[in-house]
Amino acid sequence: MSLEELHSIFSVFALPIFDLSSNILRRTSRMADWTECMNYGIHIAREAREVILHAFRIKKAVMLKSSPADLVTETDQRVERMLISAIKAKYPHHKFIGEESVAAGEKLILTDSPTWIIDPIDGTANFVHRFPFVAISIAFAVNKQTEFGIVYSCIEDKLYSAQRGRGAFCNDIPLATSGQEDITKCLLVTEIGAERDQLALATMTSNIHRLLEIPVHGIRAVGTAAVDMCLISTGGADAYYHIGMHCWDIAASALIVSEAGGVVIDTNGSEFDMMARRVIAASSMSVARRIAQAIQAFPCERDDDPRAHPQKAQIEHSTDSGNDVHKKAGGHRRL
Ligand SMILES: O=P(O)(O)OC(CO)CO
Ligand SMILES: [Mg+2]
Ligand SMILES: [Mg+2]
Repeated sequence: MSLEELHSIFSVFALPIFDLSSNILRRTSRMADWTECMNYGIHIAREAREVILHAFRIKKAVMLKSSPADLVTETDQRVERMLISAIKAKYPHHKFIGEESVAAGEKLILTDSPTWIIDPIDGTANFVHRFPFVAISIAFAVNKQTEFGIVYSCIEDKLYSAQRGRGAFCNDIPLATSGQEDITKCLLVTEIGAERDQLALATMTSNIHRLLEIPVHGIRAVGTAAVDMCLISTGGADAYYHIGMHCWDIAASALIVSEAGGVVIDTNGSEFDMMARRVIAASSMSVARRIAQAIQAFPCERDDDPRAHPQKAQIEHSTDSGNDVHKKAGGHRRL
């Protein structure tokens, strides 16, 4: 067979085959599969839970951040370091937004790069008091879109997870929201956040008043936004709302709620934006919109506003069964 004949056969058959495979390659890179990363995230969350369970039972050194109710412990910091160093060792090019790294002065910037958004202990006040709801929250975003979310409710040993487009699970059991459409039949969840200024307190209490007046069946607060929102994904509650949480509190559970068939919107009724610090997660759009109509927001800086998160002088404060010892040490104040 001459070279020319070979060439004509190649151009008829080989080129379409090459085109087909390059199309598949292009499509695969558009729909990158982050399952391996998610499984690794679950693996390290299980290891971090052991650290939290051990520390849960013993005396803790507690420090203050933005307010007398915004607590942090050495375990929060240790667990965040542990998670980030484990991820860096496996995925050296990935980026991070971690609650305690930001508190320590790191910039909060969400780029298009693969980014792990970490709350090492969601529910630190619960952790300090041994109120048994504390969670590890890990979201993973690419092109600013959350690809998977992991919320590990450590004491209950409930591991919630969701991957975009693939459903939500708790300990491998598929989740579904209640689907409730009638606000008067809803059990709501919210949080009493760490804000203690007059405007935030007045808005928060008047929002509770307005919702109870509708009336709704009840309003609960578990002490961890991540678990609160996961309760919507199980159908155990019908809607969650809050103003003032950060991206690390809600990014993972927002995907878990959506993947369980719920809706997640801004408290002003617009599209959810994990940096805006306003969220309604609900069993149905009609319930979400009714809550948006009833509540008011107080102004709070976006998470990605460069003026947000100024490094706070932390206060060391050591607690042991209510006997608090204040001392200043190296720029920290301990409880
Ligand atoms: O304990 P953390 O991480 O500060 O989070 C709180 C936010 O107030 C509960 O979700
Ligand atoms: Mg938190
Ligand atoms: Mg936290």
